[in-house]
Order: sequence, then C-alpha cells, then structure tokens
Amino acid sequence: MIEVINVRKSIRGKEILKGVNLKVKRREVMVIAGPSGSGKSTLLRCINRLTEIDGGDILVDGISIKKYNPIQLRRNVGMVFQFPVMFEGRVKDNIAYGLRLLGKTATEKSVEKLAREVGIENLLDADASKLSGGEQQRVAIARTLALEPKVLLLDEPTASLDPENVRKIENLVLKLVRSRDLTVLWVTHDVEQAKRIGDRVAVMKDGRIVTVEDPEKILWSDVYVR
Ligand SMILES: Nc1ncnc2c1ncn2[C@@H]1O[C@H](COP(=O)(O)OP(=O)(O)OP(=O)(O)O)[C@@H](O)[C@H]1O
Repeated sequence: MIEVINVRKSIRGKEILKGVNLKVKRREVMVIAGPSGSGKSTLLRCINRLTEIDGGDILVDGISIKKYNPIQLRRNVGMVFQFPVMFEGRVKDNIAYGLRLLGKTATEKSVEKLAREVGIENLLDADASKLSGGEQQRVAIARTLALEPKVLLLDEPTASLDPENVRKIENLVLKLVRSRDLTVLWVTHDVEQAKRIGDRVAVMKDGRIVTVEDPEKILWSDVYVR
C-alpha cells in the first residue's frame, strides 16, 4: 500500500532522511519508533507531501506521490497529530468541515454517522474547544475519516493523553483498520503501545530505517539507548 524508496530529505542544509526504504502492506499497522530527532515525523510528513522529498520516491497504492495532486493525496492519506486543532464552533461543525472538504453535503445524518463511528455522538452540540484531549482527538479522527482515507498517518496521537484514553484511542484505531480497511503508520515512543498495536515496527536511527520487525522480537534496549 505504501512503498518508500530510498527517500532523501535535507532541511536547512542538514540531511534528515538519508535513504529511507519501507514497505507497508494494506491493513497493516506499522509502528515507527526510534530516538528523538531520528526523522520519524519528517518521514510521515513526506508521505502526504506536507514536506516535499529531495530524492527517491514514495508510492501510495502503486502510484508515485509526485503524480497525485497534493489535495487528492491528503484525502487518501489522512494525518492525525499529537495536539488536535479544533476549529471554532461545535463538534458537529468540526466534523462537517471534513465532509465539505470532500465536496460532500454535510447532512445531519452523515455527521452523526461519523460521530458514532468514533464514539462522540453525545457531544455533537458541544463547543469543540471545551472538550478533553481524548475527545478532541476523536473529533480530529472523525474529521479525517470524513475524507475517506485509505491510509492514516498518526504522529504520536496519544502522547498527551491519560492511560485510559490512550487505550481507548488505540482500540478505536484498531477497530477502524478492520472496518475501513485502513493502512496505518503510527509514530510512538511508547514500547508497550508498540507491542499492543503494531503488526510490525520500523526502527529509525539517524535518518534511516535500520530494522523492520515484529514488536515482540525487537531489542527495545537497543532502540532507546540511554
Ligand atoms: N522545519 C525544520 N527546520 C529545521 N529542522 C528541522 C525541521 N523539521 C525537522 N527538523 C530536524 O530534523 C530532525 C528530525 O526531526 P523529526 O521531527 O523528523 O524527528 P523525530 O524522530 O520525529 O523526533 P521526535 O521523536 O523528537 O518527534 C531533527 O533534528 C529536527 O530538528
């Protein structure tokens, strides 16, 4: 579903990605782990062209990202960040925005359906800015799902949540992988989370992927050397 081929990226003269190679299968949850500054977020941003690559290529469903128009690409490849951004207004307005981006009429019914899918149907009229972090993350996921993505890029989406909400978001994403046939790349520093959610883990070090392995087989003490 995703094929990263020898991708290189420099930012302000510093080489951040030094030839990254990775293949992610359809319906796979691929965890991206590795020390701070190793290039994990940059890699995710390259996949949906928030950052343009300097060399190599990335194929999404067999097609080079260079051939997609960036807006179409970002519909197919949705992204969720550590800190969800809520637009002013109610939860239902935030979800409707996602639908409108797709050129769809945001009917009450379609907004409700998305809210139900992520478990916030009781919060549709709430002020989005007043929600808890976990609730806001659900709104962000619903807004992304409205675009009907095939791939979800998750950049530490649970890093600022309490353990109970961490588990809830994990379960939600795993449910969505099955119900929507999603392919997921999930950046996390949390080893236990990687074991719970990951089909495989890609370990990044200094701008390269050095290992791709079953989470239980990873030598985690080598990944996060103190
Ligand atoms: N826009 C930018 N301008 C300057 N340097 C940048 C920029 N984006 C990333 N970098 C640098 O690129 C390197 C990799 O950053 P990146 O955020 O991809 O790492 P990461 O593995 O996701 O780190 P973390 O786990 O801390 O989030 C870092 O040294 C960072 O300072």
